[in-house]
Amino acid sequence: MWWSRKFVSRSLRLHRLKSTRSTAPRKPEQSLGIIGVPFAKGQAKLGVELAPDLLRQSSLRQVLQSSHDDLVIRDYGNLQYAVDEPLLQQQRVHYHHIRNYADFMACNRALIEQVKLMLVENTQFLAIGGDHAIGFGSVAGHLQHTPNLSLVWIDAHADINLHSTSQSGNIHGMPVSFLLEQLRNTWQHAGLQEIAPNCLPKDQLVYIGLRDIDPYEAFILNKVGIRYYAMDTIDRVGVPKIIEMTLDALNPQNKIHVSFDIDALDSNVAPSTGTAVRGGLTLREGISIVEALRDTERVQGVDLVEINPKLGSERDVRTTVESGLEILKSMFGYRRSGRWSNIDTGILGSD
Ligand SMILES: NC(=[NH2+])NCCC[C@H](N)C(=O)O
Ligand SMILES: [Mn+2]
Ligand SMILES: [Mn+2]
Repeated sequence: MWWSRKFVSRSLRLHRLKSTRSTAPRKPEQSLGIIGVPFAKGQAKLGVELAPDLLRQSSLRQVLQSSHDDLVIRDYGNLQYAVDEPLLQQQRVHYHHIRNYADFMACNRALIEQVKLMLVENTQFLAIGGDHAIGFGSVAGHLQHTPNLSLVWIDAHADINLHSTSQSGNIHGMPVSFLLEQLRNTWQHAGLQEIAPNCLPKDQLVYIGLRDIDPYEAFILNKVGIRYYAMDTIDRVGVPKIIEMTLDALNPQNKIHVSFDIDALDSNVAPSTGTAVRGGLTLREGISIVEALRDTERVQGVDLVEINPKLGSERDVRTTVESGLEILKSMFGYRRSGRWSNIDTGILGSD
């Protein structure tokens, strides 16, 4: 049908003409910096270090790009760090019962600098772990760039142990305690004032999805007065209400950091992770939550951590990676209700 084709191309041309003449201000470039952080020393199971490259091989870039075609994506590769600093060895003495303290600090120091750089060059960043120990550097770097920050920590665990309360010695169970004003003094030998002077105020932290809280962590959460929505609350009031309460709690002027531990999702959709806990969020609930956060247009930093491709069957790994990609896709633009396009190419005929 020669005429309809002609019609389509004519209206396309018309559309272009109109849009060049338009006086509407051009949208500033939206860009996303991605850093892989193959850090596995925050816990004892090898394999989490493989997640950044596995996600890339599983079409991470294409998935993000197809859900948001104006997004400029810059992949900064995987973070490198060196540990042989005498200072760290010195600090280590105070934290000897924590596994790999020096590695933790060295990696997170490098990550803080990397996050600052990515936020100078991009409007948003994504850090792919690795285990959740990288949550410290990722949020701390974000706080150095943007002091007025809110943090949503989506996880089965509170990750707020102190070196004196941790039962496991695994530092992936402690990153939040490095970030809060009220808990920093428990890390007095860590030199936090130099590497991460800005703290997160406790009223700008919200946890979602908790269901495996250590006794001392429960004490800390309640004593400090931190807002947390554990799975029992989620079951009682439902995800829409949780979203509403979360958004109400966060300062509307602040940018948001979302730290997503894949184990927040139920182990049937995220089996390949080191500390899986049953009875978690469904994939739909996870998607709903990140969509709502995204729709604030304030999300500036995101972590996706704890995917461990060495755990479970091949199918488990695929399921876990796919769930992670779904979460990221919605986080960065995908709309389940479809995208409304402005371009009327006349495909339905003229009216
Ligand atoms: N990021 C995680 N998956 N953390 C699990 C922490 C488990 C436990 N609370 C611990 O401190 O060892
Ligand atoms: Mn975690
Ligand atoms: Mn967890």
